[in-house]
Amino acid sequence: MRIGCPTEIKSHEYRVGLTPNAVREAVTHGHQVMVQAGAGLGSGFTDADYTAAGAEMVDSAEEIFARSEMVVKVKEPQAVERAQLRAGQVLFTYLHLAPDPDQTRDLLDSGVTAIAYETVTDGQGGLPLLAPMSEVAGRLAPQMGAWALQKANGGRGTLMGGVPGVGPAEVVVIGGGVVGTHAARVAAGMGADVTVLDRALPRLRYLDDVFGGRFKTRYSSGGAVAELLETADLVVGAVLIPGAEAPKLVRRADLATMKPGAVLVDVAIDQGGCFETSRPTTHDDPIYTVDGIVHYCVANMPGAVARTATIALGNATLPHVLALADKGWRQACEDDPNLLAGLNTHAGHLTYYAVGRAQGIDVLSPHLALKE
Ligand SMILES: NC(=O)C1=CN([C@@H]2O[C@H](COP(=O)(O)OP(=O)(O)OC[C@H]3O[C@@H](n4cnc5c(N)ncnc54)[C@H](O)[C@@H]3O)[C@@H](O)[C@H]2O)C=CC1
Ligand SMILES: CC(=O)C(=O)O
Ligand SMILES: [Mg+2]
Repeated sequence: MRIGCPTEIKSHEYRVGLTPNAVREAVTHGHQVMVQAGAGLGSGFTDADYTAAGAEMVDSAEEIFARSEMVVKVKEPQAVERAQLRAGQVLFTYLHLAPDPDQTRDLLDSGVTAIAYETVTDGQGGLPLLAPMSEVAGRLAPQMGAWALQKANGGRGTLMGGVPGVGPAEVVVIGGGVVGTHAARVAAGMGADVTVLDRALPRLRYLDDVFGGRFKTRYSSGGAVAELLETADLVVGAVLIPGAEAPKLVRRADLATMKPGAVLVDVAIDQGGCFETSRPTTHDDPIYTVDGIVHYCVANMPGAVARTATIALGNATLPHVLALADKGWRQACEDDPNLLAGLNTHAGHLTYYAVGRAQGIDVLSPHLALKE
């Protein structure tokens, strides 16, 4: 198969869809791999690294999109990229379609077969291609929150760990999945007083068993969120209903109950955000203030630590890239229901129910799409 990997063009996105090691494996499997010149530089991989791995370096993204049977990326395709996708081509990348009707329409119009990293499943109810980036974003969230808490950034001027004689920051993490667990671990490591909320009692039991003593757990009711907001210095939004738009757990009116200069870090922003006042921001201009509360809502947080993130993502995507290339998308998805769970669009059909519900679009069952 001809596999192509263009340079990411989202603002300050330094990750790349294929590492040189991934290229080497694909080439060993008999595939032809094209990489856009310079695509790996932001992650510390030179063109020479890719050439040594067997890639053909290609000057333009246009040529990659035109010649590839499968395009492997990191972020959702931007408008200029979407215009180059076509029926019969496979796109393997993050999509986050539920809150993004423009992208959904363009992918459907193009006819492309789009498989979303974030909805590929594993046998244990996990999201193995989202998890590595959730680990990264989760660990970054307290770091960014601590920065936003500084006075010069509009924050309250609270130090995460406090000092002897002055108490630590209160950190509330809503959602105790992968992002939430990693955020809580790092915030606790910085010395903050951390509470994690989740709606899944088994998850709270697990967190209590493993981390009891390092942070507290609470069942995520509206009342518990409201109570904790009043004293929070930093709130991390880390909820997910897979593939669906994030539920809004903090409303604008709630901001008035918070301490002026408190910070909201909405990691769930790529699924629309779990705070009503969240809107996507970029690494260029990451924060804004509403009613005295600082918001950090960068939708591609792992791009900030591209070297770590690219390698972590590549470790998770490689087996699927190889399966798609070796067998073709139909056979690969027929053989692996967890990969089929990643299918979001095919030949002009939407094939993911949570996106259909979010946008009021009819959905073709992914199993039927295999026959199209
Ligand atoms: N902004 C960024 O750069 C990045 C964003 N993300 C996003 O972070 C979000 C979280 O991802 P993961 O941690 O991997 O998901 P996950 O599935 O591991 O965890 C989500 C947790 O939210 C819980 N939850 C659902 N509804 C809730 C509610 N009402 N109250 C409290 N908890 C609730 C679930 O029970 C689950 O434990 C996703 O939207 C993901 O796309 C992930 C990586 C990077
Ligand atoms: C998960 C995601 O959207 C990211 O890593 O940017
Ligand atoms: Mg994102």
